[in-house]
Amino acid sequence: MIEARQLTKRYGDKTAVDGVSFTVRPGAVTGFLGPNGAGKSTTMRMIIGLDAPTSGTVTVNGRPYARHAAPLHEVGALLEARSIHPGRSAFDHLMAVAHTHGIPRRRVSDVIEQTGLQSVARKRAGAFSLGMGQRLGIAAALLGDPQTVMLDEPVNGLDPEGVLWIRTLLTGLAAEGRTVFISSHLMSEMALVADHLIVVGRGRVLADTTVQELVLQAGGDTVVVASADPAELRRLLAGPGVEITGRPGSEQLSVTGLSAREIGLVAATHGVALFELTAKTVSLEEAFMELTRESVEYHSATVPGRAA
Ligand SMILES: Nc1ncnc2c1ncn2[C@@H]1O[C@H](COP(=O)(O)OP(=O)(O)OP(=O)(O)O)[C@@H](O)[C@H]1O
Repeated sequence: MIEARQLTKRYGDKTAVDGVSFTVRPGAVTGFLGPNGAGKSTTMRMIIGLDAPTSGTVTVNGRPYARHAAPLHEVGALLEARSIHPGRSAFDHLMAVAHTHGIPRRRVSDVIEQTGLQSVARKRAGAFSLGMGQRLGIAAALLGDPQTVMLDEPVNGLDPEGVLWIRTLLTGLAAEGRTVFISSHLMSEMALVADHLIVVGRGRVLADTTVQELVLQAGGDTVVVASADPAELRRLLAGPGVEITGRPGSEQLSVTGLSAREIGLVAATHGVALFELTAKTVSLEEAFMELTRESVEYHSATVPGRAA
């Protein structure tokens, strides 16, 4: 369990993390999303004590990271800046980490197997591909058999087989009851793997919700329906939990709270002809863009010929 309370980090007059509060619970994969510069890495660094908060607190399993007697058993983390001696083999790197943290030698073989590094374990880490380096970072994070696993952009550099592997790994760790906290810019991947999402923008929490809720809030359950008699259809569809909007004089209505199937059946039962019946699907990517539009720090230049 990770608990942040009013967590704030300032660098000079730049507020990287601005009064953030959230709880990352065990037994689930929680995705940490936000545009570039939103404060994700800074938050993750504070979680494992690599940066000190300007104010506020963050605890792991009830205590600040540094106050744990064996922190690698509490949190296994992969952050962007890795410090692996390029001349050392993966095996030697993991042995060195295990040795300095009192972790038994057999864990090294366990994590090498778990991360699929067997065939390259004796090779120099400096010669590793991005994907292999990523696997080695994850192996080091898992070495202490931690209750909480925190990975910054774990999918970076992985090929499709690697992406599938990490998906299975993360959901497996959560199923074992561990706390899994991962940041990523790959929305399609997050939609597949995350049970819960924390979205930040300009150092603040914008959403703390499930993938489904976020998509729903972005209009993911809207059905567009056009008919010859929109006023009559509006009357027929009205009910608890149903919201209907439409421009005066337009044949088209936007309906939330009913499925396309339900609307089609009501219209057919009452002999109202429909010209259009479209369930509007919103991807997590679209929901994310909508939510963070105001918070994007680094906008791309407008593509010529396209509206901004
Ligand atoms: N050591 C530092 N000194 C000054 N400013 C910093 C420092 N570290 C981060 N920042 C600033 O704090 C803000 C948050 O940065 P952070 O790296 O946490 O964002 P992020 O969400 O991880 O971004 P990305 O998705 O690009 O990795 C940015 O504006 C960044 O420039």
